[in-house]
Amino acid sequence: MTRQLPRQLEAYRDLLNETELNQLLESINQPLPSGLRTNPLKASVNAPQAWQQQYGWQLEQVPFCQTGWQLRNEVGNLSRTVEHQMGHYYIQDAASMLPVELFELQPEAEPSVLDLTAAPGGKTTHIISQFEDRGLVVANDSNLQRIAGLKGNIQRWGSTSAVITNQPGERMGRWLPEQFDYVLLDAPCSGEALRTSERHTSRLVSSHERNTLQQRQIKLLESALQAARPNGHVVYSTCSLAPEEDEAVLDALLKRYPEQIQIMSIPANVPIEAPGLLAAGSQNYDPSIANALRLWPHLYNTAGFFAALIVKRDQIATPNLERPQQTLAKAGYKAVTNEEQRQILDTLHAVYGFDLRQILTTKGLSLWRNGKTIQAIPERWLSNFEQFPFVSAGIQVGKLSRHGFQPAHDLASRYAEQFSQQQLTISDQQLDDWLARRDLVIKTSQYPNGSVVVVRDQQQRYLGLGQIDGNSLENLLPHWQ
Ligand SMILES: C[S@@+](CC[C@H](N)C(=O)[O-])C[C@H]1O[C@@H](n2cnc3c(N)ncnc32)[C@H](O)[C@@H]1O
Repeated sequence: MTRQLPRQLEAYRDLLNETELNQLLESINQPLPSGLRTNPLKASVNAPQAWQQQYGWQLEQVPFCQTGWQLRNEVGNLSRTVEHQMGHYYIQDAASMLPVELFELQPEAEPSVLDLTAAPGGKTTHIISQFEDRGLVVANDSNLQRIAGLKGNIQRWGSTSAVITNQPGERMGRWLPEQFDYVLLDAPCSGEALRTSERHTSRLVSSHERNTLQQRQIKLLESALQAARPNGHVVYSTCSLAPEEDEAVLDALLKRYPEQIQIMSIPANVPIEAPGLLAAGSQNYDPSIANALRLWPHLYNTAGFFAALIVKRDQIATPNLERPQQTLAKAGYKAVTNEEQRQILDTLHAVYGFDLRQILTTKGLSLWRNGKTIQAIPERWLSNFEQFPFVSAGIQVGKLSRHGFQPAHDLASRYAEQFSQQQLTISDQQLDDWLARRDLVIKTSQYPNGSVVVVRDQQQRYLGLGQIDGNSLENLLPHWQ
């Protein structure tokens, strides 16, 4: 007699043997362990050990992600720590750490990377780590409401190499053909991850919705392939295990471009066994799809996930589509003058002990002014993607007004160790108020009124910038904190 399965699992009955089906059933009722991924731009390799001691976390490394950790104990809200607010880690389910691990950085490379559907930026922050914040990362999303979250997460991560665009992903490949060494398509999907969590609730997906999603996924993947350079790598991923959104999408593109694309076997740094399906229902798929990763929830104690690494062997004929254009001047930017640049570099050096000049040179950034805001923008973006509209680019450096130059939290947070002067230490009792963005009462005669200081706690952790105003320390933490 056929046994009764939860309705959302019915479609999976024939894809697994009896033992696997039992394991799956058992796993989906287990609570999903919390996960976090550390930020190598800010956190040292020993940071997870220190957090274990400080916060009582029991951390276990994710087998396919060196910077990824799962919690073995229940510890409540992971976002309430200093380190989270300062961008030392990103809270992420372990399964979502899989796709970016499929990209391998060549030594000395300065890659150009496109994250086609990026918001809220979980995978973009991972890309930035994986590529050591080198080269250029274009993070795109068509949904303007979700762009604010993406921007906040990239700022918190401290990246200098990221540019955010707000465009329909389907067109990016025709607007920017063969421009990128790596392209991630973490596609919009039904979210049928089988194991429910706060973010993924279980629901039934109609065949009409599934079909609409599949058509969009195919169009987006075609665009991702167009945007990749010959020999470029494209990762396709979803947080759904429905074969229609996974293997079937790859199969459609393999049929369209049999000579130009190939599904690659998984790199050695991802030591997991989770092959893609060769058939589902009446559909047979291309045999190379076995190289994809179908992460069933019971395999590694994660939510369900799917990812495949595709190499673009050869050019794809791409119809020309005229790009949207916006000059920097129209977007409100003008290059800083030599005098302004000197003032910014000198203040950072003399007051904070920080050498911005060297960072501009090594990272290929130039300074631009938008009103009072000074932004360091990747020159590579300006030269290769001239006049392509963007939401934000590079890193905020500070504000310049007739009162002088004031550094930005984004810069000070990213390079906190190098901001070696103009420090103020607050007490442990003041910490919660400060992190809640409240001003503090302080007694110090160390700095003149109006000074902007680097605030640290008793453990010397960077906590943001503050401005001295009599007996008050004005809290300059940005509102996205
Ligand atoms: C699965 S989510 C991406 C999650 C993200 N990669 C992360 O790790 O944080 C899919 C995203 O695709 C975006 N999206 C949906 N349709 C799109 C389209 N046609 N072009 C670009 N982005 C699209 C959605 O707004 C959503 O943010």
